[in-house]
Amino acid sequence: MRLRAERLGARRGEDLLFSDISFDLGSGDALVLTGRNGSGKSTLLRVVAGLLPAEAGRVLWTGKDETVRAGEACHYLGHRNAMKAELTVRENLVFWKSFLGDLEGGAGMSVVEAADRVGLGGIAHLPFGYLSAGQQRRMAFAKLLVAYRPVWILDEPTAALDTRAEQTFTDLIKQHLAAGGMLLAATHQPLGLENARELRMTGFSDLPEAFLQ
Ligand SMILES: Nc1ncnc2c1ncn2[C@@H]1O[C@H](COP(=O)(O)OP(=O)(O)OP(=O)(O)O)[C@@H](O)[C@H]1O
Repeated sequence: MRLRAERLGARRGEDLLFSDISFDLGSGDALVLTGRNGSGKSTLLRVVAGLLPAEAGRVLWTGKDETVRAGEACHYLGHRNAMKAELTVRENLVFWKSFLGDLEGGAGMSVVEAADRVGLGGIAHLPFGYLSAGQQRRMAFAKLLVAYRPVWILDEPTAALDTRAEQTFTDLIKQHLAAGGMLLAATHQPLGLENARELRMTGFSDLPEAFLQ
């Protein structure tokens, strides 16, 4: 699997947020987006995940012999956790596991194992809405484990997490990369990945007017 972004540009409202961004991710690669608030990190992630249209350029997802749709190739974890508050942890994960399914070539974990891996095994019977902010984030991460996707696109994945949970997430990301997966993440906190590349988003708002024309 390869993920290639070619000369991407995106606009929100009237503003051009970035242009000419290219990168190429293959097996085991990690790219971390950094930059100040509002520089366009979330926007870039959403464009790559196919959730927002690009103003310019294109994103190519290539499987063994063919193009794959973004929704089949990646997990996208945004600021929100995409879980139903009134369903239990287990019910939410069972839903996502059957809804997403596995991309060919890999297999997601069982719901029980995924809940255990993020430290929620003991409270899988509780409604999602009862969990603390950090527990909810852990649970959102368990969603990545129950269905196989080679590319993980994560927006501020460690927000609201304690140090131990941060370490758990880092370990899970490292295992994903070691197994040939890929990571594209936006973060203000270091993720503790030794071999990650960094793409620093600067935005255009600090540039003189002449640069924008
Ligand atoms: N729907 C929208 N219409 C107009 N402008 C928008 C819209 N959504 C986002 N923006 C603007 O786009 C810019 C980039 O937002 P984005 O969320 O991509 O930044 P970010 O780098 O992820 O920021 P942060 O570090 O705060 O998460 C911001 O200035 C934001 O106000």
